Amino acid sequence: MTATLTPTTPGAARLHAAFARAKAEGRAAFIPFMTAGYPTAQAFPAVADALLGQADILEVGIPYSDPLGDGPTIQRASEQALAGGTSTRHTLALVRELRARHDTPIVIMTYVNPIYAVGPREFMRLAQEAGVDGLILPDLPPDQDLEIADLAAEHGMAVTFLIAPTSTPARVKLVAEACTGFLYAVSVTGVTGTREGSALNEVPAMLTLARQHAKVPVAVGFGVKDAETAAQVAQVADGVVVGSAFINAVKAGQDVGALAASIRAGCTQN
Ligand SMILES: O=P(O)(O)OC[C@@H](O)[C@@H](O)c1c[nH]c2ccccc12
Repeated sequence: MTATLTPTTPGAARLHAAFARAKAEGRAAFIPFMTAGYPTAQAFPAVADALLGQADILEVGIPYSDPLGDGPTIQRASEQALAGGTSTRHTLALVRELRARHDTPIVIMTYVNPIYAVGPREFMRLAQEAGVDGLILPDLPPDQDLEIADLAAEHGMAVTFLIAPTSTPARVKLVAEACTGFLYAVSVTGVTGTREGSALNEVPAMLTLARQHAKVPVAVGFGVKDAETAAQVAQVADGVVVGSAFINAVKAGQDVGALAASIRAGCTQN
């Protein structure tokens, strides 16, 4: 993350400011994820409020029926949210409600299909109206569909693409240069979800490469589940993303706010 970074959109500026605030407090930014409409459309706002109470940035996932990058935990959350009627439009309406109560930046994680189902221009208009600051686009290769990224920028939003430990240096360069919000580095090759043991040993080398090209902050996700794993990632990353652990906590009826507070504390940089 460089000091001379010039944000390209209002959303990018708000995201960069959130990373800078966390950094000034000696932390990596804490970025919890929750599937929109989980566990139900009615109960989702209270879960999101609990996360927003601790988050530097909230990532909201649009439930989708064919989520290639998702492990079983998030797949089931998506299915449950879809069965409860949470559509793409409904997700954006839920975010709009959250933004009326919170100033914390919110990014939307979505596969491209739901964007095309609504229509890219209409999707962007609704997202901007809802106060969405950025889009995380896991299945959109930044060199193949410039329309989506251009439309997001036109509507004031930042875009984030993903790299993985298997990404070639040329790929890392391409993706890093295309990201305007932050770069999302996937800690492992595989799907989302908590894992046994530490699968985070490939992260430092990937981040060294990413930082050679990224002008934006670099967040790491996949497999972070508690304060301890967050602490490991926070030593090398600008932001820590945690998803499945919160879905599991909701499912188990645990205190999501307390788990979020403990993981946020784990994001302290030594
Ligand atoms: O669940 P995990 O392992 O904590 O990983 C975060 C992740 O869930 C969230 O960022 C996410 C949910 N669905 C995705 C699809 C692709 C990339 C990222 C995501």
